[in-house]
Amino acid sequence: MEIKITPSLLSADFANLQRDIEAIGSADGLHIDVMDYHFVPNLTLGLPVVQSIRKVTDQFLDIHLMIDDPDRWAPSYAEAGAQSVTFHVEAAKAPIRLARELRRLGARAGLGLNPATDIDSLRDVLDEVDMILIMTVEPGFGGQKFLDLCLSKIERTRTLIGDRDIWVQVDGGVSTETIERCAEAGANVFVAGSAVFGADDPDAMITTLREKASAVCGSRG
Ligand SMILES: O=C(CO)[C@@H](O)[C@H](O)COP(=O)(O)O
Repeated sequence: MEIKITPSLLSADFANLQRDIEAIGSADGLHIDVMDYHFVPNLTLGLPVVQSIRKVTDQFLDIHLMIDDPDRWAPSYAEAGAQSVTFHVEAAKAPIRLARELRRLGARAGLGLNPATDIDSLRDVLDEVDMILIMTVEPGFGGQKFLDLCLSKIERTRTLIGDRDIWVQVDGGVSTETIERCAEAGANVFVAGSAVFGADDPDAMITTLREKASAVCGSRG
């Protein structure tokens, strides 16, 4: 499965978003963390900023909603031109209906899971989504330490997916130190915030991360 590196703009300079987006031209998408200070203890940005980002880039927009009531808000992000919209299963009232609505609007539907949320009870939802996002830190902040305990969930998720065409995204603490273990476990989409924007050359770091993950996937066959 194709490897994708999607840097998290949470670690970009919010006063210079366009400049930082242009500095990561080799990214496979822009991961945009929407936080509402309810679902997570942090507040970031919302729909108006995503609409403005849409105007200045053709990049694949990968929206990660860490908000209460995604049933109400998620469709607007698809309407704003985001190619992928992920909502959390812990927050959604009707995940299947919401996933179908996102797909109807032309976006890929992603289902997010916090570290303590089990994947096994979600097997019946798999046919409704295009991506499973596995949080590998508690959601809310960049720069946290990768939680190794999430590796077995990545493996179980890949096993449950079987031959369906569903991406497995990992988010939190992904770096040159951890990306290979995530790829070995079965992830193919990698969110990296501080690793990319904290590097001297963010674009070169994307290439390094992609090479490391691809080497593992190549050997996995
Ligand atoms: O969703 C989140 C945090 O809740 C992530 O997208 C972080 O922004 C990743 O940052 P790093 O752990 O890579 O610094």
